[in-house]
Amino acid sequence: MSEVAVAGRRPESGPPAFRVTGAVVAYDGRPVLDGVSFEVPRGEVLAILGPNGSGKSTLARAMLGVVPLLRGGVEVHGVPVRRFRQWNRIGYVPQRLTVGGGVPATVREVVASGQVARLRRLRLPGAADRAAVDEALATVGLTDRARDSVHELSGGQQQRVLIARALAGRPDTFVMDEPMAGVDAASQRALADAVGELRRRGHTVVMVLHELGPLRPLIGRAIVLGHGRIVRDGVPPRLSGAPVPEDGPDREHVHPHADEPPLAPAVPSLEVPRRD
Ligand SMILES: Nc1ncnc2c1ncn2[C@@H]1O[C@H](COP(=O)(O)OP(=O)(O)OP(=O)(O)O)[C@@H](O)[C@H]1O
Repeated sequence: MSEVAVAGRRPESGPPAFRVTGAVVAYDGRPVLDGVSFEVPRGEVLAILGPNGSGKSTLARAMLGVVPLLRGGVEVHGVPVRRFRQWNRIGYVPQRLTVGGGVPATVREVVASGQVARLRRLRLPGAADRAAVDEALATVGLTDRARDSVHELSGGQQQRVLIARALAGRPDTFVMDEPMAGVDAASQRALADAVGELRRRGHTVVMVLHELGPLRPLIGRAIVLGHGRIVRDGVPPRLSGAPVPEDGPDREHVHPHADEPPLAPAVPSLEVPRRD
């Protein structure tokens, strides 16, 4: 049976999940994205690659409307991002967990916080919501850590918590900002399994990556950024046999993030439910 039949829908139907047109973003007058245009059809698993500082994270955030465009536009599922309201369809996985040091949140609580967009109508979580949290925990292999504090987990496990949090809202479109950065081998496998499951379900997944690594077989298309522009767009280079561009990323290395700038204030922050 084909994946499409399993998923019960046609990934290519309807407007693209994202349409980015001539996007220009500048920080302090310095262009970081310099006229970027592309579409992400529904059901595509897309990697955004490029060297440090090439604008990958900025592009991911611009696609969610949390970084303002100087010029150009972004549409999400056919709607200009400023007018887009179906945020429960979008699962955003930031670069790292930003729970304050003193907040004693359990893994389960953080994962359940991913349902905030769904539960806005002042109703308490029901059995289906709890089941979605269970399923999300199982998908990333953290069922047995559900009651632990997130602060006890390794960086890789915390990354899995972030993915589970995005899954818990049952979105159909994911934007993940370097989900593999600094992640141990076991967590990398768990994350790759989770992305494989999203792909089987026909979901759209956009991932900022430094290297394809274990995700390589799942990536249908890779966009390579260089100096704020798209320098390559196609199937991942080593699968197609195409030459790697000179100014493309160094795929064998995961670069450190020590000098990373602070997140823009508009980036959605993690809401952690209080523990009684
Ligand atoms: N909020 C900000 N304010 C000012 N400059 C920023 C901001 N965010 C990013 N930059 C700068 O914009 C450029 C692109 O950053 P961005 O994080 O988008 O690149 P990246 O390709 O994701 O890099 P990395 O691989 O290091 O994460 C960098 O020079 C960065 O220092």
